[in-house]
Amino acid sequence: MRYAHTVQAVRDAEGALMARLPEGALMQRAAAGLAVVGARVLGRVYGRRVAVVAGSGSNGGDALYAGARLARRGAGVTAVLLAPERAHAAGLRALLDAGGRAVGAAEGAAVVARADLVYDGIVGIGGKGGLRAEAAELMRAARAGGGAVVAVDLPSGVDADTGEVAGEAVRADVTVTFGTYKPGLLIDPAAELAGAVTLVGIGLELGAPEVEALQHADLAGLLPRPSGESDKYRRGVVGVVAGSDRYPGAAVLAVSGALRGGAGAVRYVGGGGPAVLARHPETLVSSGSPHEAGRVQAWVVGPGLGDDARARTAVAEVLAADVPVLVDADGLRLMSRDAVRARTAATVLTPHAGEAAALLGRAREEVEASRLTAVRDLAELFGATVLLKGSTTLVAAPDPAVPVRVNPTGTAWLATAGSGDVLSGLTGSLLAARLPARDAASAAGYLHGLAARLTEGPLAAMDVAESIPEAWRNVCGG
Ligand SMILES: NC(=O)C1=CN([C@@H]2O[C@H](COP(=O)(O)OP(=O)(O)OC[C@H]3O[C@@H](n4cnc5c(N)ncnc54)[C@H](O)[C@@H]3O)[C@@H](O)[C@H]2O)[C@@H](O)CC1
Ligand SMILES: [K+]
Repeated sequence: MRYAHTVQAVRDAEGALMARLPEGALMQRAAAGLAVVGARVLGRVYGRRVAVVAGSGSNGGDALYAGARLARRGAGVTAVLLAPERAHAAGLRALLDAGGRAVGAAEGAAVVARADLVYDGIVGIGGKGGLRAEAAELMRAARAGGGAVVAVDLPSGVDADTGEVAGEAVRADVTVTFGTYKPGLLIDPAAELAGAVTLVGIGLELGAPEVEALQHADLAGLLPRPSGESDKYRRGVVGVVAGSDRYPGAAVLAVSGALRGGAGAVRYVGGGGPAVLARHPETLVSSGSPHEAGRVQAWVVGPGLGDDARARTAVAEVLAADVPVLVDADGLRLMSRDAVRARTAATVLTPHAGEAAALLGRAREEVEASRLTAVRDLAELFGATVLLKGSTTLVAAPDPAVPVRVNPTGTAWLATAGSGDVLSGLTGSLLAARLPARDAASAAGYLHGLAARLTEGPLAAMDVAESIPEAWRNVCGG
C-alpha cells in the first residue's frame, strides 16, 4: 500500500521526532535524499550546472543543503533566492562554504535557463495558494531552458492536502517527497504536475493516512480465488440491470465486465437480452423485473438503462433488495437519495465528474478541481461508497475516518464510451464474491486500469473487458 498523510499529520510526526533528534537532523536526511536523486537525474555530477530556487522556509533549506552536497561533488551550484533576507541561513551558509554562489531573483532567469537541474525549493507543505508572479516567471524560464525540474517535497503552488491547484504551480519532472506521500501527489490536477515521485524516508512515525493507493501485492490479497468446493452460489451470482431495446450495447459491456470479475454466474435483466446472449451465451437472461430474476448476491443497475417508468421502477426495486447494489449512469439520475440512505446492505455509486456534479448541485469544473472534497461529500450525502471516475479515480467510504483510495493504474485511453459499463459489471462481480464495498470498488478500478494499460494504445471498451483476465494474472501470478 502507498500512504499519503495530511500536512497536519506530517507536522505532528515531525514534532515528535524532532524532540528526540539533534537539531537539523531531519533536514539533513531530506537533503541527502534530494542530492541522491539529483545526482541520479544528472547522471554525472562533476561540471554540471545546478540551480536552487529557494523560498523563505525549510523547503528552501532542504534545497540549499542538497545544493551544497552536489557542489562538494563538483557541480556548479547557484542559489536563486526569492527572499534573500529570509533565506534559510544555515542552508545558505553550507552552500556558500561548499563553493556555491547565490543571486537574487532578478538575475535568476538566466541562471535557471542554463541549468541542467533546477531544484524547486520555493515552498513545501507550508505553502498557501499558487506561485507568486516572480516565482512563476522564474519557473517558466526554467522549463524553457530544458533542464530537469526536481520539486522538493511537492511542486510549489499545489495544495498538499487536496491536490487542488489554485493558481500557477511548478511542473516537475521528478518530485522527491519526505516521510510520506502527500494527497496532492496522488490526486489530479496536482498529481499530474509532480512527474515521477520518489519517497525518501526520514523516520516519521505516522498514524492513519488520509489517502492510500493499492499496489499489486495488496490486490493479490483482496481478489477472490475459487476453492475446490466452490459452486456458482458460493462464488456469487451478480445481477445486471442495464441496457434497453435502444441501448443494448451497455448491457453487453456491463455483462462482459461482470463475467470476468470472479462471480460464479451473471444474471441479466432487461431489454438487451438477445444482444447479451449473442455475445455471452453463458449469461442467465430474463426480461421481467429484477425481483423475478432469481437469487443474486449483488446487483448492478443503471448503464444504458434509459429513464422511462420501467427503468425507474427497476432502480427502486434493486435498491430495496437486501444485497450489495452498485448504481451507475442512468441509475444515478433515477435513484432516490432516501432509498439509498435507507439501505443496510452496501451501496456503491460510480459517477464520473459530470454525474457527481449533478448529484452535488455543483459545476463539473468544481468537481474536477476538487476531486477529494467531491468524493467525500458524495459518500457522506448518500451514506454510500462512492467511486468517482476520472484521471485519478477515487473511492470514498461513507465513514469520513476511512482513508480515500486513489487508483494508481489507468491510462488516458480509458476515456472511451462504454468503459464505465465494463467497470460497473466488474465491480458488481466482486461485490457478489463478497468483497466489502470499498475493496470491491478499488480492486475493480485497479484491474480495469491495468487491463486498459495492457491493451497499449487506442482501445474500445470491449478490449478492456477482454484484457481483465490478463490483468488478473498479472496481479495474482496465474
Ligand atoms: N515536516 C518535516 O518533517 C520536514 C520538513 N522538511 C521541509 O520543510 C518544509 C516545510 O517547511 P516550512 O514549514 O518552513 O514551510 P515552507 O518552506 O513550505 O514554506 C513556508 C514559507 O513560505 C511562505 N509562503 C507560503 N506560501 C507561499 C507562496 N504561495 N509563495 C511564496 N511564499 C509562500 C511562508 O510565508 C513561509 O515563509 C517541507 O515541505 C519540507 O521540504 C524537511 O526539512 C524534513 C522534515
Ligand atoms: K517545492
